[in-house]
This record gives sequence, structure tokens and C-alpha cells, in this order.
Amino acid sequence: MESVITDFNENGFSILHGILASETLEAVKHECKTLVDALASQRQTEGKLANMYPDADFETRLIRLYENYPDENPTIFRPELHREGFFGVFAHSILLELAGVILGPEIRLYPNYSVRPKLPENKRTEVLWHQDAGYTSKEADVLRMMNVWAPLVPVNIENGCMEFIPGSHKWGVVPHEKDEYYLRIHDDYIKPVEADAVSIEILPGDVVIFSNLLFHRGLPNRAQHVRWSLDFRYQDATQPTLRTTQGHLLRSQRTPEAVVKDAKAWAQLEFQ
Ligand SMILES: O=C(O)CCC(=O)C(=O)O
Ligand SMILES: [Fe+2]
Repeated sequence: MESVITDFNENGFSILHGILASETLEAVKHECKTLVDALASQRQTEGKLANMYPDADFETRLIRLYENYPDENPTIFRPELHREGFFGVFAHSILLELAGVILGPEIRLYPNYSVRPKLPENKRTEVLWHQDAGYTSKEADVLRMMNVWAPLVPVNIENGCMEFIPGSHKWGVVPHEKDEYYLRIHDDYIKPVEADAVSIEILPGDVVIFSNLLFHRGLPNRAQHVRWSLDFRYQDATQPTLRTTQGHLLRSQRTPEAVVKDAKAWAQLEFQ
């Protein structure tokens, strides 16, 4: 625990190996498969799919479903995540324990939680160098956050793992520019440090926690399968979100009755 916090504070990130139990991961994957099933049915109804590929595996089915329509594949699921199987990861005891040490006793799930199916060779899934705070506002450097990123398949340089610039969380929010699909840190700030990037090659069950100020990107997927991952953020709930959405309270001494109490309650809520 101590070295995790030291790494987080010093480098802006820390990798925790094997903390998600296989049941927790399976529950998440089960929900993702349900989302893919729903998309298959929808596309068939729209007349865009002759074969639903019911037997294709988790890592490739989404590619099959969209092979004739490369610009229509989903790149992110958000409102769809209010399903029971996702709660075990969002409210994971080790993660909330760590968030408690880093952020204090009032913890919200920040209104930015996603599952990303990163399809191969798809520009719309190549997340450029950015700080998450850069997507919120210049004032977002005051937000006390702990970001979490967890792969659902083994991730590496080939299939689009994350890359981090260690220590960059100490530099405040730097200017971002709008690229085609994503914001991108201005060249003056990223070029001098890009060679310091470390690739976060990890396995399902591992998670990496990182600062919302850390310079990071998600590499393009050049493999033949979908790079599935989950990312979410905890915030000190005594602060404003600086967004129009408020997230959901997951731990609280002040108002314990307001905490999302279990998977069923989670599934009844909405993305907000
Ligand atoms: O998954 C990716 O490729 C990028 C994710 C990201 O930027 C994040 O989790 O903050
Ligand atoms: Fe990010």
C-alpha cells in the first residue's frame, strides 16, 4: 500500500497486479457481451448485418459486426454501464481503500466512467497525448482525483496499451488543441518529453491508477482483435465535479445513506 501511494505521488501512476478476481472480471465481460449482443440485434434490424456471428469470441465479435461499416462501430460505452456486473469493479474494496488514503473519506465515482472497445486500425479509438484534466477545464488542476484503468484483454504496444510520461502530473494543466477526434497536448509541451514515455503492458486483473494531471495516451490498435478496457475516476466528493454531471457517491462518513449500496441500486441509476 505504501509503495503504491509513493509511486502515485512521485511518478503520477502505480500498477497494481492481479487485484481483480476472475469473478469480478467475468461479470464485467458478461455485461460487455450483453451490450455487443444488443448491438448485433440492432444492426440486424437495421438491415446492416446478414450474420450476427453469435459464436465469435469476445475479442473479435465486434470487428465482425462492423466489418462492412468501419465508421459506425462504438468507441466507448458510458450510459450503458448501469448494469449489475459493472458495480464490482467500480466499488472494488481495494480501489476504494486506496482512494480513501489518497482522497479522504468522501469518495464519488466521477462522471466519466467508460468501457472502451478499441477496434483495430480505427482512428476514432486512437487517444492522443492528453491530461484528463485537460478535458474538463483549466481549473481542473484543483480536482483531487484517482484515475483507474483496467484491461479486459492482455494489453501491449501492438494492441493499443496506455503510455504515460512519469512525473508529468507535477506540471499543472497544460494547453491542449483539438485534433480530429480528441484533444492533444500542444507540441511545445509533449515533444520535449515524449521520449520518456513508458508503455503500460498489463493483464486482465491488473489495474493502473494514475493522476488526472498525468500526460498519457492510448496507442492505436494494430492487432487483429478488440482491445477491451475499462476506465473510471474517483474524486474527493467534497469538491465540485466542474461538469454538468455529478457522478455517484461510493463512500461517505458524512452521508452514508447517500452511498450507492449495491449492484442492484447501481443498475437502477443513470449516467450522471
Ligand atoms: O484507453 C485508452 O486508450 C485511453 C484511455 C484514457 O485516456 C483514460 O482512461 O483516461
Ligand atoms: Fe485519459
